Amino acid sequence: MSTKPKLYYFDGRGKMESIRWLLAAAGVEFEEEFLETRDQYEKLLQGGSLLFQQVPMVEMDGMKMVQTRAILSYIAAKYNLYGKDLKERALIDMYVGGTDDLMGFILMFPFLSAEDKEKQRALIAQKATSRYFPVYEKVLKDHGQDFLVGNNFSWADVHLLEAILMVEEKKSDVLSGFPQLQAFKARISSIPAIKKFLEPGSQRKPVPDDKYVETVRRVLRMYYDVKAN
Ligand SMILES: N[C@@H](CCC(=O)N[C@@H](CS)C(=O)NCC(=O)O)C(=O)O
Repeated sequence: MSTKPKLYYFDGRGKMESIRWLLAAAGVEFEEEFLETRDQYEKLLQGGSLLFQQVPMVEMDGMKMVQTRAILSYIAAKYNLYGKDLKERALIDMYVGGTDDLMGFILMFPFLSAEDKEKQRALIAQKATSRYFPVYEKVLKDHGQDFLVGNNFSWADVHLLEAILMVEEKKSDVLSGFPQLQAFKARISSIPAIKKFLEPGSQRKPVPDDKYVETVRRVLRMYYDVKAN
């Protein structure tokens, strides 16, 4: 039996992408089963492995884990990416929570109408530059260290780099007013495990395309319109 974690999701970013990032940052190899058909999803449902009838699901260490946040916390703790004490852990949770809120605006993007996409693109850039990036810029400037928390590489750094790259895909010059974040991006991107994940051919997923949207809609029977928030 394989001891590698096995990820069950679509062949695209969605809620699984941060899990891929964190495993890659921890240097953990993983396997994936991509949901392409309704049948596959229903088999998982019938097998009882989707506790709340939702993916992502990750089989790891004898568990069938669901709930993205729980999966990420487990990986962060297991691979020493979750701070050295409870206070560092709380800070990491706060930063990851903020970054996650920013990513939420991007996650829904592929499912929007063309008109809503343009509004959402502006909103993403506005939220990034006026609410989220200034926080991290100040944290890095104030403590002058390489990483967000405790002078050690953590889940907070991995999550922020993922978000920066996602926002840049929507607005390429979004870091222009954030010198600390520009340096942070270069620094974290050059960590060997991250560098490898950023190279072509890794398990990192591309910007979601129409095929991805169609597959998600078909498998989940998602027939309603998604509206911008
Ligand atoms: N709180 C859950 C939400 C998971 C979720 O919404 N998954 C979607 C796919 S991205 C799903 O399986 N939807 C099917 C459904 O809710 O019936 C998590 O963070 O993992």
